[in-house]
Amino acid sequence: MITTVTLNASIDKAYHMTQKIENGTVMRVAETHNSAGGKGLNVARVVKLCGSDTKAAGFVGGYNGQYLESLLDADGISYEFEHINGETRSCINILDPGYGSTEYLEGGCEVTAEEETSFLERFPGIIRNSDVVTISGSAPRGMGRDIYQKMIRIVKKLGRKVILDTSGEYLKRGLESLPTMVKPNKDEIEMLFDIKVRSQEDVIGYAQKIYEKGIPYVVISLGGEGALLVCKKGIYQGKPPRIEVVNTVGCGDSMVGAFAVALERNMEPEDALKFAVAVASANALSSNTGTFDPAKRDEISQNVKIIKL
Ligand SMILES: Nc1ncnc2c1ncn2[C@@H]1O[C@H](COP(=O)(O)OP(=O)(O)OP(=O)(O)O)[C@@H](O)[C@H]1O
Ligand SMILES: O=P(O)(O)OC[C@@]1(O)O[C@H](CO)[C@@H](O)[C@@H]1O
Repeated sequence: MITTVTLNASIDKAYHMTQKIENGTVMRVAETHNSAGGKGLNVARVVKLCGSDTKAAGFVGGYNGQYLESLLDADGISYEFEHINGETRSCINILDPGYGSTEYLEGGCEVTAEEETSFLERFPGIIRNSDVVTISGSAPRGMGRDIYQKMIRIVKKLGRKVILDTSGEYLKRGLESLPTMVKPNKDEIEMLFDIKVRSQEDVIGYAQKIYEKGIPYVVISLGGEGALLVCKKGIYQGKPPRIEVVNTVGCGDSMVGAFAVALERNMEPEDALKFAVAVASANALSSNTGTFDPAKRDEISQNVKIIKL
């Protein structure tokens, strides 16, 4: 069982446009797709599609919160949310033939200290039957910067594996609790170390720095270039084949979902990397976020190159 945590859940609205966006004009949307979003909920859908049991946790509130639960019911994903007074946010992804994808992300509502405490008290019970816990995305307003640090400590105390996928101060503080795996992208590495990454050697160097803190699996996702994995067995690069990208939103979440499944199944690191790159790249072929066609994943998987560096 894999529990995916999304503190800043969202109703994700994908607007499919047939014409290029022209700023300052009226644009009509050709098709809208609403999904239960916020990174961890994309992770949950991917875990389910990979054939593992999953449960979603985090905060939801208001009418959007009720709608989000109904979307998860339709997806067949179970959940155990903390219900809060604030209204769950919406995030918009505009897909047009000119710019590709443009995202508008709301900050999220306020979570009170009482709501945060209540969630933390319930958290050990929520994850008690989980082998792996994923913690993804931003946190809503009002939450302590050390929230992920506290949650990782709880997961590790129970002897479970935990993947952290976040950015900024939440990533910095979260790393101090030594999660089993982290998956920053290039931007997140630059923010974390306050540097500019200029080459693959730079990326490997910073990934090693994180590994040396005591984090067993460090994955750096590199978009169309695939991903790097630093672990006890060595350093690996996973390269996807060139594909006709449709929508890359949720690719990072798909990678986290696939790695959670790989950790649950105790896969060898190089097999895990191949699996995760194939799942994430297959997500880029789907117009909807956090989903993929298993046949396309299998096709891509045959052409993913795993290189030991
Ligand atoms: N253009 C692409 N072509 C092929 N595969 C891609 C492409 N973009 C992303 N992917 C796949 O998705 C994985 C994760 O992508 P990326 O590095 O963009 O994650 P991310 O920045 O965390 O994404 P997000 O935050 O939007 O979810 C890559 O390692 C790769 O396997
Ligand atoms: O504000 P966060 O939590 O960092 O990111 C939110 C978000 O952009 O991430 C997902 C794509 O990765 C979308 O489902 C969602 O809208």
